[in-house]
Amino acid sequence: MARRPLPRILSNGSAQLARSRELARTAADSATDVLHPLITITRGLRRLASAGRRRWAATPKDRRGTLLFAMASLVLVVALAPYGPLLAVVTLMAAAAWQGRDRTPRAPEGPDGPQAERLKSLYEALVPYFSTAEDPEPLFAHGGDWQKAFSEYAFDDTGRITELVIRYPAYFTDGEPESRARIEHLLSAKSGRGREYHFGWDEEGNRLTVRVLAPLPTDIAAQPFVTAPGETVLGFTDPTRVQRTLPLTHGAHGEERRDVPPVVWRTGVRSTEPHLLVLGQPGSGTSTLLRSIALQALHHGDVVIVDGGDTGEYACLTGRDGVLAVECGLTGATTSLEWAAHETERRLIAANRAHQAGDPPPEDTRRPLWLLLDRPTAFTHLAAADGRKDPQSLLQVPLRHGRPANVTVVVADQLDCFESLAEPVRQHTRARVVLGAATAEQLTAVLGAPPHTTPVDQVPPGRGYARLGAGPVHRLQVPATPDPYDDATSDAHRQAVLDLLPPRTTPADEEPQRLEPEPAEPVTRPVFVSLDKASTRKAPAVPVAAGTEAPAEEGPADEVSATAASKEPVPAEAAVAESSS
Ligand SMILES: Nc1ncnc2c1ncn2[C@@H]1O[C@H](COP(=O)(O)OP(=O)(O)OP(=O)(O)O)[C@@H](O)[C@H]1O
Repeated sequence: MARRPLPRILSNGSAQLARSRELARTAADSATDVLHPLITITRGLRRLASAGRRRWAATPKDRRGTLLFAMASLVLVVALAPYGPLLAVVTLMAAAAWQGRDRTPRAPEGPDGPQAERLKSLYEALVPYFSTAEDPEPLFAHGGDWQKAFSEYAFDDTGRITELVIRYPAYFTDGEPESRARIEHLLSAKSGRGREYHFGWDEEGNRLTVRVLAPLPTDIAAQPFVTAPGETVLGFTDPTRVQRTLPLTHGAHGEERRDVPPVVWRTGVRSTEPHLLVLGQPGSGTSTLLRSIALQALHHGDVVIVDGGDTGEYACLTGRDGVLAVECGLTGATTSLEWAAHETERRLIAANRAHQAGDPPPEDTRRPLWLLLDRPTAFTHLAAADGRKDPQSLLQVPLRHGRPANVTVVVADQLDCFESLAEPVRQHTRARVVLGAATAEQLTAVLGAPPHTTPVDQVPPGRGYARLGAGPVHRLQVPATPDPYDDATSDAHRQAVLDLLPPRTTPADEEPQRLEPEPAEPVTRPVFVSLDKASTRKAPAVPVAAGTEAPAEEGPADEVSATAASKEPVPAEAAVAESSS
């Protein structure tokens, strides 16, 4: 059957639409210019008519007859006088043009007194940084002309600078981060602290643009985000660097709708940043971000949570469909992570066999598996004190080989524990988030690049910066996703989180095998038990600590199965070698 080509508007619709919009805008501008006198006269006639109406209404009824008679006489005289009608029309048009003129007061040219004073003091403060003794014609000199250096400026209602374009001499070392940082620090201090500034360095044109950034919205609560599978919303940012927006509800009760630019992190086999590291000061919202990620991950995948903080902040997820484990103890954490390492290897081997047989990857290797670790360094200290294996060491396989196996690792910890994180964690987490107050040095150390905005001292919880791989550093506000079991949580936020939780498939009191007191003996080999919820979707078996008896009602005891027992772990290196052969 012959195919008809798509109409042009559908094939290159967006370019054509943009062109049409541009044409329409130009035509409208030209028409406004041409019709400007007509518009002014019409506006004037309207004003004259309404003035006449007001006058008529204000005239007492007994005098209206006299007024009417005077007007009729005037009309008669004008009509009978030579050129009378013509002169009357010209006079009326002139009066209408005068009445219809644009009366909005013109903005004063240039800054007023205090504003000029502010700009001058800023100029003087910059002199030592932007001048040298050898410069014969310095752009910056004490007592010099600030207007030559500041080509554009804008102020807010309180008289503080909101935008400034600074020309600087070509010899200023704008390629050196230290030189930039000195200028940025000075400008943010002199222009008013407590606000966030964006600095745009145009190295080619020797221009620095300083802009005050509006605070990011803090009233966005957890909600279903419109994203594709494999996309996770970390939070929201400025519209300057992100083109895409998400339709969101916000406000105390989700009563308003708005499109907001998100920071979207892509995971899975094609991701270039398959694992995430979140760092922050205590109370900055790292657990909240993990909870937000877990709720999104549960749409398409399974989740294992390891909570070194042991504050019960993930209790709401226990027993939910897709949540394979919520571990708060060292033994449980170790067992789960051992299982996760074996599961990664199993997936790699299964996918490799399928590749070799020319089949698509098996279904049970494709469902995303998420390992979410909150404060794993707490377990590192415990394990060291107990002479046991550091659970972080078990992350090596999921981190190195997780991407093709659809295994994603998210680690959250405190900023000052950065050095205590295991080398593979620091090496393989190319997506990074820093929440809460942090110095420029800390941000650069974690993100690998300084943000283009000034960090502020006081930030709301969930505020920070995100960087995906080698991309730009984004400001970030995490959606409020509080612990619904926390008394301090507002009803609206509690309900928002509860609405996103998957149904309970395992009663909460059947879960504690993973939360039970730890056995005296360290676990060396995990035993796998298939829980109903895992087996129904052909998800991997869930680990139970060796030496811990599975409760009778937990699942078929005979499912502590030969298959599972026979799943002797294959080293990841072997699996990878096999897959590449
Ligand atoms: N994005 C956010 N919006 C609103 N409130 C938030 C946000 N993130 C965190 N909070 C609030 O801040 C408080 C601390 O959050 P959270 O427990 O997630 O921080 P944390 O970094 O994990 O702290 P800790 O290390 O002490 O557990 C909580 O009351 C939480 O509800």
